[in-house]
Amino acid sequence: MLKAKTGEEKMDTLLSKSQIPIIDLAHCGTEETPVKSVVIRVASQLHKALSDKGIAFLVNHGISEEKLKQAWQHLDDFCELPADVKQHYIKGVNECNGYTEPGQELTNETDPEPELRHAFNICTINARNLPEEPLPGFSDQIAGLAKDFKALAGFVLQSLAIGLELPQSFFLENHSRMLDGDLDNVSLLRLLYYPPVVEDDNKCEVMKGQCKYSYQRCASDNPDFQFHDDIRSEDDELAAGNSGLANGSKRTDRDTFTLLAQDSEGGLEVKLPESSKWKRVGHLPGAILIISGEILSVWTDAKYAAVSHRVVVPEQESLKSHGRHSIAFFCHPDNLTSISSADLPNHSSDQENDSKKKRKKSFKIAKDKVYSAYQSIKERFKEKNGS
Ligand SMILES: O=C(O)CCC(=O)C(=O)O
Ligand SMILES: [Fe+2]
Repeated sequence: MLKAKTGEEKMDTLLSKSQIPIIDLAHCGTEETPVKSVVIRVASQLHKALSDKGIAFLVNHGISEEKLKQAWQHLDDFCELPADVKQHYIKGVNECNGYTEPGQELTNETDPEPELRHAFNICTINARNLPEEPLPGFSDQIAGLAKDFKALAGFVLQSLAIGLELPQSFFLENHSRMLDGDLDNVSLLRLLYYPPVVEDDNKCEVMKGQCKYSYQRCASDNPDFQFHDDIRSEDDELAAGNSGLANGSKRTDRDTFTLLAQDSEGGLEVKLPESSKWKRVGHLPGAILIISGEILSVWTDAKYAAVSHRVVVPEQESLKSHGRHSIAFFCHPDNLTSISSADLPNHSSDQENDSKKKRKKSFKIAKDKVYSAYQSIKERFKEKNGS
């Protein structure tokens, strides 16, 4: 029987308004031998999606929901281990692999606030620090999933190259060391768990009295926002006295792109290119969201803009009271790759040139950030290798 809509189900999202491209990867073959006609179609759909929106949902991508759910179950089991066991897997400050507990990470450098979420990073497949002994099966399943994401990223990289009229292997060759370890490439798979929102301030273990919103899971200090439409602009947030929060929590990823799976509608918002409004993405079960990152923006001379995104505490009670899981694969080029838009053929249409101009400002910011990030990776590499 059809169920009547409740107030909670009425939320408008990019997905419900058909404002987010959905790209079907069925029958695409394997990363090594992709089916040519499928790659060509995907390439043109990706090119359009990333030029217009910077994001798209990928469906029939070959990573089953079952596998994603198993990984989230493993993460839940890990989070429930006694603190002294978890301690062995804590990620050190300069390390890439390992676990960070709620409060250990900060949202960003300019206006840092603690991330109230559990995160487990895998940057090296077969990393010694995967918890096999306390959790039999964890290591094999998560390593398998990391390989699946790497293969999917490999397929996307080939499609991106074709969409930009580059040789098919152009990006793939520059991402040849994904998951070989952060000395060579800082790509990583991150399992994430955002615990349910706690209403009572005293129960907020990490930041008593200071929990605000976005990436934070305590409700009591939430700004009093109602989701009247699917949008809140930065101006709305300033008017509500939330400027620090809005700016502090927004972020673009410093990678080529991010592949993101979520287990539920849980507050993921994006700012689409040339928009100052946050929009709720919506949840398409089993789909993987691709989010264009800063490196791709620099590489494509801002043809593909890096997309700001954040996770806010959902306003619906039913969503707040559930934890949220996600899995992010951050796809980075090999550390020594130099990123230059001169690699791309230069024949943008007038329309593309217009929208490129509009993005120039955010592009400049991205470029500064990317180059400094790259510099630091290179310096660290040099230090460790004595060259
Ligand atoms: O959990 C999510 O949905 C987003 C995570 C994310 O964007 C990040 O860690 O950079
Ligand atoms: Fe991100």
